[in-house]
Amino acid sequence: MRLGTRNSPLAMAQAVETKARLCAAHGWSEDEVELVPVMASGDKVLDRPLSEIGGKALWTKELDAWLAEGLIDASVHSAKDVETIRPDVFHFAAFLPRADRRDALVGAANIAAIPQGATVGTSAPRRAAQLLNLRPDCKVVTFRGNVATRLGKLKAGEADVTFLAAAGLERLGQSDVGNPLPSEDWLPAAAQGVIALECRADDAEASANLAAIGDAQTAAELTAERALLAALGGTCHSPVAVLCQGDLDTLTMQAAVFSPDGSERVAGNVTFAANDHGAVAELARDLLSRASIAVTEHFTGGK
Ligand SMILES: NCc1[nH]cc(CCC(=O)O)c1CC(=O)O
Repeated sequence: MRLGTRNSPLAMAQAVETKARLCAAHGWSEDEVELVPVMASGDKVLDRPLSEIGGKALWTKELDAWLAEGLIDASVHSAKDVETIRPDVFHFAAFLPRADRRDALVGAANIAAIPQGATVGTSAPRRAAQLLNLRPDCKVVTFRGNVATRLGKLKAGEADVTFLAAAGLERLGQSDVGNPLPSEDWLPAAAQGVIALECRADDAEASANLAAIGDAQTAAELTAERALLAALGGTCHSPVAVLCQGDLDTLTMQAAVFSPDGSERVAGNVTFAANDHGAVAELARDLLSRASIAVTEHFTGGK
């Protein structure tokens, strides 16, 4: 089986984990799974925020082309980076068991401990808005690049603190870096900590092989979180934070939308039957109905 992956160290770690799970589940030898690194357009331009580069599908475009053409049998994605609406020709065959979904704060013990007026490096609208909502005294500077690049910028003094996904640090063997933020104070991104495996919708063999390593609880949470993004009409550039947890029958979702400058935060939560996303769509409508134009202009679901 040929697994396509981005070539960043984090993406490669995710692909190696996927390969190990496939080999264990099917009794395959190492050489029965080939990792195929593919350079993504999002990895080429590093000096501007993604929202400015503007193009959609920055992380998936090249992998999608390789998958559609049959050069690979499956794509390994950080689920967080996959657009809400996917081409019909692809199929999410599995989501691996979710890793730590929290953001880790690097450079301070917690949000309250960030020094007054500190500079915060991030290019994620959700992280910037959520931080400014709690700490309007802070200043946000654009921070892009892979995990090592961002930690290097922090060390070089380009910012006082930054955020990184705990899952990413864990997968790179760097869980000693940073302090995970508790969900009472800070909500993560939709799909954070989840590895998504996609194949061609008409490839029954790849689909079955991948499904064997999928996790049902992760799939339930992830599809609900993506349903919220779809109902809001948000993208990965929209300031939205969401946390969904529970069991296979009942899930609880906490969600918040922000104005980019953090001055406005609209939050809500809902408990619902895991297979019924009607309540999620209702939560999305409720959040947008309570938000001002400064928030709703970043979502199409309100219109
Ligand atoms: N936007 C980049 C990205 N996409 C997924 C992860 C982390 C791994 C994950 O969420 O599974 C990261 C790095 C980060 O946010 O620090």
